[in-house]
Amino acid sequence: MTLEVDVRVARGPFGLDVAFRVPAGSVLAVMGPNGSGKSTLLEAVAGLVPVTTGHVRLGDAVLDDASDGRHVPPRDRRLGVVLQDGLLFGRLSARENVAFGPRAQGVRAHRARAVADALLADVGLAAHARTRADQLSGGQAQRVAVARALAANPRALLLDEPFGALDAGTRERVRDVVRRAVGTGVPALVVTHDLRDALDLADEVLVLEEGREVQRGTPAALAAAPGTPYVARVAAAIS
Ligand SMILES: Nc1ncnc2c1ncn2[C@@H]1O[C@H](COP(=O)(O)OP(=O)(O)OP(=O)(O)O)[C@@H](O)[C@H]1O
Repeated sequence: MTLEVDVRVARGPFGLDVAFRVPAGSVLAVMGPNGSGKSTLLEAVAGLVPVTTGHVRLGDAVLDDASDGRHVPPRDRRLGVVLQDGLLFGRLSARENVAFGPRAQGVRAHRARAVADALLADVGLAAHARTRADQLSGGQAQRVAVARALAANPRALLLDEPFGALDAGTRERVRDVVRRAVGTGVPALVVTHDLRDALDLADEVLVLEEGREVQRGTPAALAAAPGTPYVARVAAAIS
């Protein structure tokens, strides 16, 4: 299903104003300098920040429509979400964190555990299934958060810097896991500061500055012809 976003969002003096579509099975990378509105965009699509005008649609489902006040609560959106402050349940094990979504959907315990273990193995954390989340390193916790986002058959993925704390090899592995999930027909929005992530994973990149689109195109097109000094810097960082 296609994710369709056309929203204005106000956060104090900051305003976000964007419109785009992410087709089923494709990845839109969201890039931009600090404070440009990337997290605000994901939080709006997740239903955590109110949309002032506009709409968010996922396939046939209207998640937000400011014109008639429709708003699906975050927990009913069936999205796989990794947010910046998307903390794990510290007292639960890695496995329990990942199994939480499927369990909440009524999946039986042994099946949810099997799904969690498979995802933890995919992200290289099979040996940490029983480790309490508050005893994981930052990079391990980030991988558990990605596994958790993928566990409950999400209808779309919203990932805010999901690879930020990962070393190069692990980054590639986790990107593979995300790519496989997207390949099942799920649209994904992925915030990253690294054009390498976009080149590897994204079909398109949306660059935000001060809440507005300043450039959009394939990762290769951006790298070849940066439209702003910010894009030129991220392109230079990978050459
Ligand atoms: N909870 C909040 N309340 C009020 N304003 C906020 C809140 N969160 C963010 N903002 C403001 O919204 C603007 C956009 O912030 P946002 O976090 O979306 O940017 P970002 O592009 O994700 O930045 P970064 O790369 O630093 O994560 C900023 O001006 C910020 O100060």
